[in-house]
Amino acid sequence: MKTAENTRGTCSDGPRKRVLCVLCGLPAAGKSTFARALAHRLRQEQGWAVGVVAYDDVMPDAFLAGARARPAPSQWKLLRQELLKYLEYFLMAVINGCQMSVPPSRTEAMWEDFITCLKDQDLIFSAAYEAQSCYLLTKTAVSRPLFLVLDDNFYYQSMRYEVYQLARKYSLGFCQLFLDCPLETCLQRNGQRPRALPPETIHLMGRKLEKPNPEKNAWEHNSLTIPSPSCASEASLEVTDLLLTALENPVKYAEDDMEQKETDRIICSTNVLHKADQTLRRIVSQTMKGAKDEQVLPHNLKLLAEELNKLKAEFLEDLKQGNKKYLCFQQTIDISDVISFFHYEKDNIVQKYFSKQH
Ligand SMILES: Nc1ncnc2c1ncn2[C@@H]1O[C@H](COP(=O)(O)OP(=O)(O)OP(=O)(O)O)[C@@H](O)[C@H]1O
Repeated sequence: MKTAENTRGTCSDGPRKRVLCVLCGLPAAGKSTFARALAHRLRQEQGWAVGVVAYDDVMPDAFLAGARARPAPSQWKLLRQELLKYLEYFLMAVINGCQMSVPPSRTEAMWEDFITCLKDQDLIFSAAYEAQSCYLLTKTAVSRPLFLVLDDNFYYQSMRYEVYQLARKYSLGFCQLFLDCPLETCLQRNGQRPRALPPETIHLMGRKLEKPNPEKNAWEHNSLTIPSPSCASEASLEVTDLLLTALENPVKYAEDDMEQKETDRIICSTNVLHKADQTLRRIVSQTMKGAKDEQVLPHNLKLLAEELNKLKAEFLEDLKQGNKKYLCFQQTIDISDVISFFHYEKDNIVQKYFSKQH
């Protein structure tokens, strides 16, 4: 039988318990507000070490200066993967019980923000060692169950899958909390924020959002939908249950061997470039057909076709060059990601021509 001490996870023997938790939902759904309240509650009630990594806080400020300054989705993907790498450095330090090393290649501003984020939550501190500064883990980080919350929109399943892969690589617990907030409420809350996003961004994300689907994806089985704007505390028992389940059931690599082998097989047997070429070609022709149906003016149709073909050529060239932005942790190309990015950028172009029309 578990003792209270064990349940709280503060025992000194036995494997350390660590969980990666993905928070997803539309902009202004209340994720950051929820994450702060959850972290406070878990520290107080469970005595866990909690680190909330809010992507908006950690991504370089320059990118957040305004919607126009935001990088393209493909750049976001690179930055998100870089941030996961930082997280991996932290996790390796926790797992090996050593100091946290500094990634040799990094985006300095993002790394600094990441370090500040961990320091502010009492997970690491700076120390001088042989005249060199280094980052050491705090007692809290090494002696308690560690619960890391990743706070971003995570609107594509593939974005969340990268976090799952990290959990699997280090046999960590994994769970997802989806803040299900009506679009209208998000738009309203967003409008009241000092740095409001353009409403179209929220509309677009609302259309793109791939909710966690545990029935379809076995790896998403540890997910909970929290209807918002209901008060976070209403869901607190269910949330704690989910987290405890994740804590007690780390993702096992062996369990997923079949899935992994199948994924590897598909990747090996598919000529990625050929497949991408066919798929992007189809998307462009469907988009052009849609534009004709919408009676976009012939001159604009021509420009739209040019832009879409240029975009397609750029994507294919990137793939041909083996551009690292399409490589996930296991250094494989995720074709569905390529297509998702293409859709995203294509939609931005299409919107421009459709709005010219009206
Ligand atoms: N349950 C709630 N009821 C009413 N207002 C809320 C609630 N939760 C958050 N808000 C308000 O909504 C706004 C957005 O909240 P928050 O920053 O937590 O959203 P978010 O999902 O993290 O947004 P983003 O993804 O853009 O960072 C804030 O002004 C916040 O005060």
